[in-house]
Amino acid sequence: MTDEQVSSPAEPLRVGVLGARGRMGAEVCKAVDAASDLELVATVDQGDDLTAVSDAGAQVVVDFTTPDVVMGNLQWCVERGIHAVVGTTGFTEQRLEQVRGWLAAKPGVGAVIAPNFGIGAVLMMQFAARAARHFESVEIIEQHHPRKLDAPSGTATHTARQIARARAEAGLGPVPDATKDEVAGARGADIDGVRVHAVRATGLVAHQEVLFGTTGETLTIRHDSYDRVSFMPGVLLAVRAVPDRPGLTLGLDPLLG
Ligand SMILES: NC(=O)C1=CN([C@@H]2O[C@H](COP(=O)(O)OP(=O)(O)OC[C@H]3O[C@@H](n4cnc5c(N)ncnc54)[C@H](OP(=O)(O)O)[C@@H]3O)[C@@H](O)[C@H]2O)C=CC1
Ligand SMILES: O=C(O)C1=N[C@H](C(=O)O)C[C@H](O)C1
Repeated sequence: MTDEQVSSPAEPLRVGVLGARGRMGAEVCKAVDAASDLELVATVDQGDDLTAVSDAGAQVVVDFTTPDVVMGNLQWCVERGIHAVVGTTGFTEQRLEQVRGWLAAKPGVGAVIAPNFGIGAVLMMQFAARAARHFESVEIIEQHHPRKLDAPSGTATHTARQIARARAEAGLGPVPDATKDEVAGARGADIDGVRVHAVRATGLVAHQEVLFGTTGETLTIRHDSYDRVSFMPGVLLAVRAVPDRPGLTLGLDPLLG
């Protein structure tokens, strides 16, 4: 075998992390550092300059910041041709349309935006969407640590929308409910006709139950993240995939096969 025939290992993919000192960002930094095919080249948090990312030649950025700043970060990355993997919550349909616009102006650039990178959580959402057509009643109970800034969670909002879509496709009417709210909020938030209840308690990380009911039976689909390490396989999957996925990928489902 000549020297030319000896295949050299591919260069590691250069990754920058935004929100690097946060709960998720710090875990992502550890996971990227530990992966031999990835190189952590930039870590940016509140008060740091984003140009650290471009100066370091990052090819992919992972964003776990806050709903207030994520849109600015994402636009900055896309305009510079840097692929993005985004776990930060707060993506309304209007925001997603804006992102699609930025990506359309930069063909070849990809963004994966996922409300939940936990493989079990993705399956929980898929199972819930599948069950939805068979049950007249449904409610979502999400439970998180008390330092979470938003409610309901991005996962719960996404699950509710998927369930509402499945119900509409199946021709189901509104969820039956004769209750009068004696105290505002007692019946939770209404997302596309699905009630969502948000619980916050010390000791929790990220948990969700979807409770379905029909005559004589209920079905509960539950997922628990006990540790933020649970999100890392999904994050790394998206980091590796995004350079080959121009445009917007919503959720982890298309990457799981
Ligand atoms: N998709 C998924 O699988 C998951 C999504 N999430 C979501 O990820 C987001 C982050 O969660 P979590 O890590 O718990 O939150 P944290 O508050 O622990 O982390 C957010 C970090 O972003 C920093 N930050 C704020 N502004 C900027 C900025 N302009 N540039 C760079 N960094 C900035 C914060 O700094 P400072 O504290 O100084 O403000 C903080 O260090 C939330 O929206 C959460 O819902 C969480 C878990 C899983
Ligand atoms: O803030 C969190 O912790 C989480 N946020 C995401 C959400 O809002 O759905 C994902 C997971 O639930 C953890």
